Amino acid sequence: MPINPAVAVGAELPGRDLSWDSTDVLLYHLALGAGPNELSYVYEGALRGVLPTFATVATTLRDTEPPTLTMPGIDIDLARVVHGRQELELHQPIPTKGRCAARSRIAAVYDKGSAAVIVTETSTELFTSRISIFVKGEGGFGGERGPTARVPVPDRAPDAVALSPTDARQALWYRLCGDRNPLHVDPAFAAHAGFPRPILHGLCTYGIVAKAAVDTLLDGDPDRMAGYQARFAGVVFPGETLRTEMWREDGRLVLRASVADRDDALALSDVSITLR
Ligand SMILES: CCCCCCC[C@@H](O)CC(=O)SCCNC(=O)CCNC(=O)[C@H](O)C(C)(C)COP(=O)(O)OP(=O)(O)OC[C@H]1O[C@@H](n2cnc3c(N)ncnc32)[C@H](O)[C@@H]1OP(=O)(O)O
Repeated sequence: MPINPAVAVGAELPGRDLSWDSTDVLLYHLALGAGPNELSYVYEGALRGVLPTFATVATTLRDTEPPTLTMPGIDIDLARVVHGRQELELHQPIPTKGRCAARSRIAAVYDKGSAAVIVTETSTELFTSRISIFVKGEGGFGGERGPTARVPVPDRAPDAVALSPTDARQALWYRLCGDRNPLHVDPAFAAHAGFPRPILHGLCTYGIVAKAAVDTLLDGDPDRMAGYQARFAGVVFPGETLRTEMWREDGRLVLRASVADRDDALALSDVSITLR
């Protein structure tokens, strides 16, 4: 069986020693589409901080091989998975240059009927990251269905809306931050996985939406983010424009992101950013 929850759940994954410097941070900001008029993202002399979603690439920065889903109790073809949800808890602002140790484990395996969801958790002194991988066709093993983390948007017009155009080359840049999944570059692999063409990394969309919130409602100060969760509700193709709607609530922002040039097809749902 490709997933054996009895072996998988709780299993420790190899630890990693992470290190990064301003080159990695600037490359990450560029990979989210930061441009020449945004010196606080692209110039070390003007940086106001590191977008905390950098945590999602800090663990894989130097990877040059595609990610694998071969872990204790799990052996799955990469073509069958998409990133389903992402959660970050930010214990401290991320420094421009840093070093820390990361420990990872398989936190849960859920049975969604037609699909399985595998949750891995990575902890460091700076952040905790939870990745949910959605595995098509691997449900039905009699496991727990797991929680449904819903974040409803308020029943009123958004307090702010931002448009973020992506570039046709966005995924080609983003993959250099350590996710070399061919799904994002190779048309043949994308077709094999059931997509008409390569799709954008979910974590690229996740970072773009965080940047939109920081720029629009947080005065450009990335260190105000204390936590961030989102569900990847639909695919984004490189070159499309994201529309991020934002609502202020007590101690947090609630967001929703859609593809403006594809009838506002939902891209990120159940999104919240908790604030310091
Ligand atoms: C370890 C390292 C590994 C690295 C892996 C590789 C990482 C990257 O390279 C890969 C990527 O970046 S992929 C790009 C980003 N992701 C996407 O584009 C996915 C977009 N979403 C979809 O296609 C569908 O929503 C889809 C397909 C996700 C779900 O749609 P449906 O099948 O229609 O599901 P639905 O009927 O709505 O729901 C069934 C049950 O599943 C739960 N669920 C739905 N979407 C979920 C999601 N995104 N994440 C987690 N759970 C999800 C539903 O809640 C439901 O369960 P329940 O009834 O218990 O609530």
